[in-house]
Amino acid sequence: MSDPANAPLELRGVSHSYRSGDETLQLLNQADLVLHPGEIVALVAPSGTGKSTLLHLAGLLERPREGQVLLDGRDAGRLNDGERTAIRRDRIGFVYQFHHLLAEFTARENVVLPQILAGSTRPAARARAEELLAAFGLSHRLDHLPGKLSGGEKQRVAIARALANRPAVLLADEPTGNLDLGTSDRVFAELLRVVRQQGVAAMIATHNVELAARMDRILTLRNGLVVPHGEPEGVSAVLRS
Ligand SMILES: Nc1ncnc2c1ncn2[C@@H]1O[C@H](COP(=O)(O)OP(=O)(O)OP(=O)(O)O)[C@@H](O)[C@H]1O
Repeated sequence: MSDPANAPLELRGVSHSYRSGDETLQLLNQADLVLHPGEIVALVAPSGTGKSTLLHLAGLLERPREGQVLLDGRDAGRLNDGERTAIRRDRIGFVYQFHHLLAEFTARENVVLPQILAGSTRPAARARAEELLAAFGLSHRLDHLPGKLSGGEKQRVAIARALANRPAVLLADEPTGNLDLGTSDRVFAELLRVVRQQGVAAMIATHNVELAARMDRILTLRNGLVVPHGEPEGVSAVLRS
């Protein structure tokens, strides 16, 4: 598992901080991370420690102050804004706590649109959308507008949309955090099943330790580093020396 050569996502020595009044909030400090093909990793850490920030850096929504973010082995820091946008569109799928579906488009059209933007033909995009929505048990909801869907259904469509362009990496930030416990549990189980079926590598931030335990690995943030959850304090520093 240590060969990063074919990693869909890798962070090397990434540091990132924010200014907060007179203070500097150092969220990441020389952090490393390798996401292997097809693996699903949970990111579990206390509120405010930088999970969303890490996902934003991995998803090329922000540039790190220091270090490298590699997608499919390509150093994103060397890419111009147009190339970064293309990678975000074609190689990265995002799921947020809120679904962010386009209200005036049907479930199917919401999954078709990103594919058209990435250069797919309409028939191919429709077929892919229908396949993904079927995987989430939504074949009977294809022509529904988001306003006519339940919360769990909307979030399933959002996950299908994130997978539409066959991304190298799925990044999800509390993807079921807005749902009641039972719905969250079911949507999460479906997310894991479809992501595994599609062979997509995923990093999923969650506060829910039970959900995290269903993933391949659990990572946390400690002292600015990304470390295995449960690793004793200090071991990460030893490993790095
Ligand atoms: N653009 C920004 N400018 C300044 N501070 C920021 C910015 N983005 C995030 N922060 C701060 O960085 C810290 C980490 O934020 P982040 O959202 O990454 O944490 P998190 O672990 O995802 O938290 P939560 O679990 O509550 O979502 C917070 O204190 C936040 O206020």
